[in-house]
Amino acid sequence: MTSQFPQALSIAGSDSGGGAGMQADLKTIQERHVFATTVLVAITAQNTLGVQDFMALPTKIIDEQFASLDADLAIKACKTGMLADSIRVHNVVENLTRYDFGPLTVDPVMIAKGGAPLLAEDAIDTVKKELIPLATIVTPNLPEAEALTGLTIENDADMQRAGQQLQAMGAKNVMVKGGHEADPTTASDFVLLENGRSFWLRSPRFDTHNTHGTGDTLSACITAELAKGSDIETAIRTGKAYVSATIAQGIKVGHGHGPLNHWAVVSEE
Ligand SMILES: Nc1ncnc2c1ncn2[C@@H]1O[C@H](COP(=O)(O)OP(=O)(O)OP(=O)(O)O)[C@@H](O)[C@H]1O
Ligand SMILES: Cc1ncc(COP(=O)(O)O)c(N)n1
Repeated sequence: MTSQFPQALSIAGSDSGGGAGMQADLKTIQERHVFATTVLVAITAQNTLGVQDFMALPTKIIDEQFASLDADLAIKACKTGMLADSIRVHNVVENLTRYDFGPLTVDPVMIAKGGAPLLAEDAIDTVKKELIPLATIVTPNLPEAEALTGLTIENDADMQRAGQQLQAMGAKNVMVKGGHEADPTTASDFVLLENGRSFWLRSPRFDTHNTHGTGDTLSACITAELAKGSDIETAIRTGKAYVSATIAQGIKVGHGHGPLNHWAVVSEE
């Protein structure tokens, strides 16, 4: 039998504005030449100006989406994004335990760029206790890393400390993203690998408001590369190079925090 084309799964919320969430995941996975599949957990009414409303889906249809994929597809890597509340986090964990969809990237989405909550506060504990222990890699931004660890993150040493705590919670690999840092020239992310190695990934900080969906794009790229069989360090480095290119080669869409350019060409390829 011929081997199956690489397939990856996004378990996330829909952004009607097309810039973040499941839409960013689909565009990214497609651009990385991997077949994208989805389990939709919530729907947002959203644009580049903010989140106007959202609705979480019943767990029955979430279960059914997982079962449909398992019955037919050969998913080699998956990621989580917006999971809405504790009931859905627990439900997704149950499904991820039931089925083997390969390495798991956990993007612990909590608050949208405009400030709207995408995860109920009481779900943070469920993410810590149930989801993070399943993660091949967890990719929090600074506010998410603070919420998960209880630390106040003000400098590089704090980011490293947060990475170590997240690994102690059970995530094999950790990438603490510095997109929200105050540094005007550099966007620095701290990576801590399962084998104990750690390093910083740095890129120029681009002066733009069009950064809607950066975290989704990074984590979806890592997931796509893992689905192709890349090792974790290569997947992370490719993710950083891709998200940097999508910011640097920006496009103008909408009137607020605009989306990224998912067609961007990654120079080192
Ligand atoms: N202005 C920028 N210029 C260059 N890189 C950036 C910029 N903003 C964010 N990044 C990079 O984008 C990636 C995502 O980081 P960020 O901290 O923005 O994630 P996030 O807040 O989860 O994103 P989002 O919630 O918008 O999806 C990181 O690699 C970060 O360094
Ligand atoms: C459905 C969904 N998932 C994730 C995000 C995070 O992206 P951002 O922080 O850029 O708003 C979002 N806004 N909407």
